[in-house]
Amino acid sequence: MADKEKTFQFVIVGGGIAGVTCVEQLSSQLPSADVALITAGPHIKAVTNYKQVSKTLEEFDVEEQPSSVLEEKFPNLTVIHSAVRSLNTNSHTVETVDGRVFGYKNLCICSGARPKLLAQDNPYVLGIRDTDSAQEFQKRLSKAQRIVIVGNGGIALELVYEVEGCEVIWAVKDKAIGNTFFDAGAAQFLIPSLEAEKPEAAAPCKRPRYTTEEPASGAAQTFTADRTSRRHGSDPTEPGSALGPDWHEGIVLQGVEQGSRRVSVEYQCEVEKVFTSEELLNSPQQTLRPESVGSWPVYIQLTNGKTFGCDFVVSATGVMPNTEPFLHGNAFAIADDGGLQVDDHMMTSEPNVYAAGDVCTACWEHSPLWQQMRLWTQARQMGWYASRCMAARVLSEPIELDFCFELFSHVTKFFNYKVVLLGKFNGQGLGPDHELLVRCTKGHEYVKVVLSHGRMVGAVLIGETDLEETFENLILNQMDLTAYGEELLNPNIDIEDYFD
Ligand SMILES: Cc1cc2nc3c(=O)[nH]c(=O)nc-3n(C[C@H](O)[C@H](O)[C@H](O)COP(=O)(O)OP(=O)(O)OC[C@H]3O[C@@H](n4cnc5c(N)ncnc54)[C@H](O)[C@@H]3O)c2cc1C
Ligand SMILES: NC(=O)c1ccc[n+]([C@@H]2O[C@H](COP(=O)([O-])OP(=O)(O)OC[C@H]3O[C@@H](n4cnc5c(N)ncnc54)[C@H](O)[C@@H]3O)[C@@H](O)[C@H]2O)c1
Repeated sequence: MADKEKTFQFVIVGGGIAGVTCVEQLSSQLPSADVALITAGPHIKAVTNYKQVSKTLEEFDVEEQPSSVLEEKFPNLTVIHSAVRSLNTNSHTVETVDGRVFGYKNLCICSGARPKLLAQDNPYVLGIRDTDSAQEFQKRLSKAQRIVIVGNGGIALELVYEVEGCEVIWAVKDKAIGNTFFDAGAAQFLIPSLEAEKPEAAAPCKRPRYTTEEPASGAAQTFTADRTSRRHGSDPTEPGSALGPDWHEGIVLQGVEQGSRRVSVEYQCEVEKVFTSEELLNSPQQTLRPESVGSWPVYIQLTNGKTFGCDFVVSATGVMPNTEPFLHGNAFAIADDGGLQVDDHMMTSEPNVYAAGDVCTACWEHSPLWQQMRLWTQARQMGWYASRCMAARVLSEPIELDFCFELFSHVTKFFNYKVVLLGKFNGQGLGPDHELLVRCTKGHEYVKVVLSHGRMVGAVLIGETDLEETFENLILNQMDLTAYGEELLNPNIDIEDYFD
């Protein structure tokens, strides 16, 4: 191993949201500290237009910027563009893939996660994580007539709504769409808008005509719409633009056909196997007629017995924390989901080593209203809090778990609806001991409140409900709402005034 080039007081690994937020906060709090950011990516991801919407709700954009922007802002910062290949927690050193060795007094690992692919190294199975993979997807899609999307979470929800000009077969292992974020009621509210019109301003196009066949229970549902013009106002993205919460709005996700789009959902099924046409022909399980094999480059067999040929498969099946480079020779405690375990000071089990963002798993005793989800918002909050913890330790100051981990909150957009998720929005961990109140106006709003012992512990708000701050307060102050019963969601009562 080469000699140590330099020892920094703080080394942060990873130039994503968590790492950059950690660097910014640390360099602001300790401007004379010697800080290094080592990142594999050519750019860094910075939070811009940050807005604290309420006590816990925040909104911001994510911009991919050259690291020089950070170095100009923080003269104490050194950015090293390389990937960490190994970590030695005994000698407090990291080695990069180009053989350089750096020492650290305090290390924060913010190396993110990568797609958990259904089939590794299969050229026909794509994951989407960063700018390159999003552009690869866009390129492959532009020649595609049919794709299969596997998974029922954030990426799948975004893709089935955004992809046009290509038949989409959406395989989900659940009874309803969007299980990571929604229950069956919310899914039923969203399903008809699978062909919703794009906002006029962004996409002047004829109103979509769609037909839906009422499905027999468990049968595939098919939604067809004719679009007579392509979306305008969506300039092709600058190479390298970050995957922000609106990553797909920056690029045209258009298949080989013009204007038409067809999404069919295969419920309660998983992938049995992915075949090329040669493998399929020689497979004893193949159920397709021989003459129909060969017209597609890849075939996907589902556990419901159906086999579909397609141009490629998108594996939108979650992420795996990027821990590998740091494990060899060290004794990190790893959580069941593969993340580096961190305590309530974002410390891992290795001394002086912290972690934040998708790479870590929050193993402190969670507030009853919070759960970890690998999201920009939590990556930013963890990066910020980890830097505060590192500075507090250096300054020998006490520090408490930050308020942002008191209540889970997430603002996003699915199917062109604003979506706000609060607390135990799907009754996570509550078992049967909770009550649901729902208010739904088709095509307009879906409001679901989760009550436990008369107190609000979670909410799903779809549409412009303007209820998020009121519900956030009701959840945080744990007011007994038993007396209000279903009146709580009475649309004729202006609940904001009532509880203000
Ligand atoms: C398609 C897509 C859409 C998403 N949309 C949303 C959304 O709408 N809202 C939301 O809240 N969340 C969304 N997310 C989740 C969000 O992207 C992540 O939660 C967030 O980016 C995690 O930030 P991070 O800093 O932990 O990791 P990342 O942003 O992945 O950053 C990790 C950094 O570490 C670097 N790195 C990795 N390994 C090494 C190494 N060995 N050495 C040095 N550097 C290394 C990488 O180059 C990268 O710069 C989306 C994710 C995807 C994939
Ligand atoms: N708007 C948003 O908030 C948003 C949008 C996109 C992505 N994200 C985040 O980015 C990350 C990656 O998104 P994602 O959609 O890949 O993950 P996800 O965790 O949101 O969804 C993964 C989905 O795949 C399913 N799944 C897992 N293994 C499977 C298998 N073998 N077969 C079939 N289904 C399987 C899961 O049940 C889940 O429905 C997540 O942390 C997600 O929260 C957030």
